Amino acid sequence: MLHARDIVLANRLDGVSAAFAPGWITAICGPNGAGKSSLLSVLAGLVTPEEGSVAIERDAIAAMAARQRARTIGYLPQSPEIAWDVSVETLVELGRLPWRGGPLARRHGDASDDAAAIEAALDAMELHQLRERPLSRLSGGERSRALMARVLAGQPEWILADEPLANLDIAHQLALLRLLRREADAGRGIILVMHDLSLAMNYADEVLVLESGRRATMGPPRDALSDDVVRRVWGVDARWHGSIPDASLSFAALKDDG
Ligand SMILES: Nc1ncnc2c1ncn2[C@@H]1O[C@H](COP(=O)(O)OP(=O)(O)OP(=O)(O)O)[C@@H](O)[C@H]1O
Repeated sequence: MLHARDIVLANRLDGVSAAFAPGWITAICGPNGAGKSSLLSVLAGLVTPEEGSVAIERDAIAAMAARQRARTIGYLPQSPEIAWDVSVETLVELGRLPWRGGPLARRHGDASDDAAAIEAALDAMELHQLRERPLSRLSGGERSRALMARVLAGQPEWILADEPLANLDIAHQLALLRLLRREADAGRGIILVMHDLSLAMNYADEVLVLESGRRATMGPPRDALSDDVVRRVWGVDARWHGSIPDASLSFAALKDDG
């Protein structure tokens, strides 16, 4: 389990506690400014909270060496900055950096492991045709897929992604969610910041709802995104119409009647 305990971050998070399970997809939802990105960066160990702690099982992430943390947690920020205009393939290769060198490299990260992980990530994000293309010549969605491929190439135990679906067309959104489901089934913990409540309802195992820096609720999607919660937290009058058998997505799952 990944435990966040009583996280306080000035004006951003106000005593948030939550436990995230490996093998599950957990969605973090909430209005703009609720603290979703802030919480994700604290969970990833990139921002140190003023109070509270984050631990994976008994290991405090603040005490982990940078390399160990990078092997354990793959983090996709909301608006990643890319310093160099490298090719897609080079970007994805950078995802293997935590496995190069260091005492565990022989056991976990020889060259053939690197190559296999890179090919699998390019494959998963359908990037083979674009592998030599510089990032500056990609569309927004292609760039997002390349950045996700970098995370996948690192084969982390936990994937923490901030709005990974935002730039993707619906087919690629569903493909990524199916892929993340397979990663979860393989035992990885998946934590996604998501705005699309229909997708969270359809694909998450658990939903954490944040409101003004606090935990509003956490639980199975039908409870955490109940009509009452959506009305109270988002101020939207919405109805869940249930999932449609054999459909990848129930389009009108959450309908605003306002
Ligand atoms: N680096 C920062 N320093 C101080 N305050 C920040 C910083 N980043 C964000 N904030 C503020 O903290 C609050 C939470 O921001 P955060 O980005 O975590 O929200 P969010 O739920 O991810 O929002 P969104 O849905 O708009 O992406 C907001 O009021 C925001 O203005």
